[in-house]
Amino acid sequence: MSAPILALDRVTKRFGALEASRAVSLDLRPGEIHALIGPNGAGKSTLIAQITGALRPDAGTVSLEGRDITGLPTPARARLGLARTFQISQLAMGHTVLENAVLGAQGATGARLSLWRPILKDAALRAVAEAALQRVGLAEHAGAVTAELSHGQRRQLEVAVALTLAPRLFVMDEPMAGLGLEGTAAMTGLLDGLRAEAPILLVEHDMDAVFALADRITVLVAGEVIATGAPEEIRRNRDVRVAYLGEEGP
Ligand SMILES: Nc1ncnc2c1ncn2[C@@H]1O[C@H](COP(=O)(O)OP(=O)(O)OP(=O)(O)O)[C@@H](O)[C@H]1O
Repeated sequence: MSAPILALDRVTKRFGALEASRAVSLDLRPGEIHALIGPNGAGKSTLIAQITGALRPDAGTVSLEGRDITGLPTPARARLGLARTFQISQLAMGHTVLENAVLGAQGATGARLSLWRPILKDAALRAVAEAALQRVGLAEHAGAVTAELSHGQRRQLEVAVALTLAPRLFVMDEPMAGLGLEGTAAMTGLLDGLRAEAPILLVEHDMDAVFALADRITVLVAGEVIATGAPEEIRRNRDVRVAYLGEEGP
């Protein structure tokens, strides 16, 4: 088995008396999509925040390619290749699609983010940004103002921005949220191909997408991992069916 890109070892986070993460261990291996699912309040966002650096665990470790990053701030993690997409858009709506991608690429260099420098004149950044837009199918919209994009296209642009980091892994927070059938199909196709470039830790409520895409699924309930396995194992797992998917299963 290849060494994991990301590894969580007994990560624990408390909010007062509530244990939002209870000794959670999981890993993300090269080439895989690993979905993290669980009912509302299960602790998915809390766990993502500890992976990306927004929250510090009370106990346990987060490692990236064998390096303990538990104490590293978010920008340092991004520079190590941890790319995340957000549930709520972080895009600059008044700027063009290309400008957003270039800003992402600029962030990856660690340079101070500036909306005022003529960033589009930086040929290297621009090349990275254009390649990312091409990859997600937005090349012909490069000059469009981001606010004019459809919701699905904005989600694709978020993936393009993440791609400009030359990521070692993606952490994706509900990439299908708000997408219609067509948008979901397009995003599913995009993620399916992206796993070859960098593995994806996928938090997603759309179970059809999860079961179509995931190589492995981890089920979180009340802060605790109740099962990890291939989609078929998870579908059959009795604890999962009772606790989360409902007795009937998907
Ligand atoms: N900053 C905080 N302070 C106190 N409690 C919190 C905080 N953040 C989250 N919680 C609690 O921790 C638990 C886990 O919440 P979390 O948002 O991680 O779940 P989730 O699985 O992401 O839910 P959803 O699917 O609804 O986004 C919940 O009971 C929540 O109320």
